[in-house]
Amino acid sequence: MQLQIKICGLKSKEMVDTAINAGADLIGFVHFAKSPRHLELDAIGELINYVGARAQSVILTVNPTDEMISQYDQLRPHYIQLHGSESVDRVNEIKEKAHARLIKALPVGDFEDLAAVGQYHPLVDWVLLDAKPPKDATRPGGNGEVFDWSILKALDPNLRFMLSGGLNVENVADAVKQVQPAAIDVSSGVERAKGEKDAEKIRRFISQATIASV
Ligand SMILES: O=C(O)c1ccccc1N[C@@H]1O[C@H](COP(=O)(O)O)[C@@H](O)[C@H]1O
Repeated sequence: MQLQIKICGLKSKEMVDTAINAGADLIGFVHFAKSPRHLELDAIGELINYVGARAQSVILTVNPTDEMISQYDQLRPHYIQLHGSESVDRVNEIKEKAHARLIKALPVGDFEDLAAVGQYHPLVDWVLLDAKPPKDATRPGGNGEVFDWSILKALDPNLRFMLSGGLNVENVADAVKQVQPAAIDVSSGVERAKGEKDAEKIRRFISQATIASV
């Protein structure tokens, strides 16, 4: 199956067009106030409408309340990305409430962390494997941190996942060839400054990933 590419943390129509025209399959909008990529819900709604059916739209959130889930549903994203410490029970509750499909981010730092992959994988549409945030981090993702991809060799090779964590124009081809993920996700690696996307980096990232995947 063709590699799916998600570009996350977009804040403008111009960058949405850049990502979609370059071949992005999923477009992520961050709803987390501590992030330099944070957008208010009205801005996210406008961008989701702008994406339309050209790509799959994603709202990224961290430990959302029930009220937040219903607010997201009203914006009709294709996916909600849970990037906090949501338990298996909480993911099940959200699954019952939300109309959108779910992506669950899981931090990977060592082999023990892979146990969670087996628990969450049957519940959601994608598990997204990300690096653990640094100790002093103010957010659980979007930190440009890479983890040791060789840990993933211990996963069932039939298990489909999305790889993220510090991917960028320089390392994405190696990541795609070595890890062979079904999908990849990037945020800080295609920015010129924190929270400011770079059109040329987005184009080069998608081109490098696509070439490496065939
Ligand atoms: O991007 C953010 O600011 C963010 C905030 C809170 C949770 C997750 C966030 N980003 C996601 O983290 C991964 C890895 O990002 P990076 O490529 O290493 O910068 C990715 O899924 C982002 O969407």
